[in-house]
Amino acid sequence: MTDSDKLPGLLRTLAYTVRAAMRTDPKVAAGGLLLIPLGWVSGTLFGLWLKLLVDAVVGADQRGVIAACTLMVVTWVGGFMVGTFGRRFNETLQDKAGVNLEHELIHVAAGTHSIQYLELPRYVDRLDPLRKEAWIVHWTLEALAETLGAFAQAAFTIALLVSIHPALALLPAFGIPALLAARAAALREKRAEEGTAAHRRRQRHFVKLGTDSSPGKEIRVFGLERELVRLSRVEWSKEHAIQTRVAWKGTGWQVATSAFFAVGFVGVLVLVGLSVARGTATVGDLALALVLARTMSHNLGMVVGMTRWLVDCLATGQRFLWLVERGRAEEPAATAPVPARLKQGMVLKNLSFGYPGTDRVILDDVTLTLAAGSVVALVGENGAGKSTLVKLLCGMYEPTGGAVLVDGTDLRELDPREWRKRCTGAFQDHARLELQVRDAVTIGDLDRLGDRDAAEDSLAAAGAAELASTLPNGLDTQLGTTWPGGTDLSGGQWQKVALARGLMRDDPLLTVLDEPTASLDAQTEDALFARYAAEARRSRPSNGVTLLVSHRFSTVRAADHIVVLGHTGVLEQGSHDELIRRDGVYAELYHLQARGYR
Ligand SMILES: Nc1ncnc2c1ncn2[C@@H]1O[C@H](COP(=O)(O)OP(=O)(O)OP(=O)(O)O)[C@@H](O)[C@H]1O
Repeated sequence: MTDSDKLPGLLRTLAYTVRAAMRTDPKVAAGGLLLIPLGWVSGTLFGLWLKLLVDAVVGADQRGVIAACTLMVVTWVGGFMVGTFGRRFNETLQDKAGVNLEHELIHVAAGTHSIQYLELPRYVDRLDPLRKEAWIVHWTLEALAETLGAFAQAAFTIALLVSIHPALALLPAFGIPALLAARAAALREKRAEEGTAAHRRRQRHFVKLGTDSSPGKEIRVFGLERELVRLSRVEWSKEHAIQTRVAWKGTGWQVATSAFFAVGFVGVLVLVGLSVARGTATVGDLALALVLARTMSHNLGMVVGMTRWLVDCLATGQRFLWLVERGRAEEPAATAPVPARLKQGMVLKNLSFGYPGTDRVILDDVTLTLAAGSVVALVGENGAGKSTLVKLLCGMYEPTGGAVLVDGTDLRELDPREWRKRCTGAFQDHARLELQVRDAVTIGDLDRLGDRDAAEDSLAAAGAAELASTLPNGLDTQLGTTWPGGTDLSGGQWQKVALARGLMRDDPLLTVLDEPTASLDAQTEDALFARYAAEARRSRPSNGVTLLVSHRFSTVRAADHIVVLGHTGVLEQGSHDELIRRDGVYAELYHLQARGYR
């Protein structure tokens, strides 16, 4: 585990969460923190009023009886009111803080410059539970208020016990093992949850495969429903075995520590009983000691329960804060300005790369020039590293060796946000944004979000000029069948929407088209790419680079420069004619595909 993988401490997480709640609504947060503990303490006052009542009854003091009863009613109503108002405050706070935290989660998960938090298993396992449990974090303040209340009640109870007999101060010591056991159990459970996250994700993946429409055809053709159930059960069993073991261990400790407390409880009764018999304590004291010792067991149970709840909330908060801090650590220190226009282009200089946490070298000492204003095609067998190269060019990962230079400046020195603003593209695993068609397209250039003309132009440029007219509400059609009036698109149509989105930015320095046309037929892809190439060569002010990744050689031949990537490095590069003349790998694959089309 590296330093950056370490979770922040519990206290730091608590401070962060309290600050976040205070920022959300300081009055409501402070109200909850104050009133809930008051509600708790009022419960213990009952024991005191009971002692007064018993002593007044034994001493035949009528005014004392009425006073004690009045105090009981006032404490009861008052305690109920402050507790209820405090909880109401907390519920209001949870609503507001919950949505804020979820927004912060989107902000940090989608805003970190590196994409590793969404791709690398050890980070995905940490992020995955957070996606479903971000709301637990906003319970922290309520858990803190309840924990403070439980502690305040326990402290008040101890003070009253000491007032009867100083030795009774020892009673809580019998409860300390239970507290420690609860804390350890909560941490063990969280660790187990993190340790089993991969099994849980896989189990849910199999359920999703069995219930989603897109894999539905293959599942039926291959008759996979029993196999999916089996695979899901295997993963569930692994997760369940670990979690059950941890839960039973916690239960064992809980029983043992409760028995230890029972010994202390009996000791209180013996001590105060003997004092009453000797005449050094009153019957009221015995009644009070009985009530307090009983509430003490309940109090400590509550202190244990509430502490556990708080630690539980904080354990989720730790992951949340870890992600926030990772996001902050990635805040760009780089400030070199992004050029308005490329003069030389982009150069990969002795670039090497392996994914963090893995030993495999994906790119090894690659040197390559993507000239300004040129259209470069990248071809190579599956897994050669084409998409990896695209991610490096977009600054989503940093090279492990060498550099990506933009007009001679290391990409790491450029502000990544400014660099991304000048990149655009479409990807093989494009997002199916379930918005209205025009928004799904124009979101590619936020300054023109919703602009109908821009949406029409981009769709036309992506070869989908007719798409809107085939949809029930034209450009206003809601995409996605799970929404009211929503429509689904074919795979090729979704791809064209993604392409149109990628064509929204007017003057990018880098356009990456990473197999965005895999669902389209060869002629459509050829026509589209010819259009991009013409567009890119049209003397754009930015003089940007266009990089096309494709497996179709008929398409890539239109590029100015073709790079054939093999495992870890460049095998060949040059124009189509040069590579054909060389009669190497490219020529062989090109002729092979050309024969296939004949
Ligand atoms: N996030 C990741 N973590 C670890 N390894 C990865 C990750 N993404 C890709 N790889 C590995 O890097 C290698 C190159 O993958 P990449 O997606 O760049 O290949 P590609 O040339 O684009 O392949 P294809 O033509 O099939 O799309 C593959 O072996 C893949 O397993």
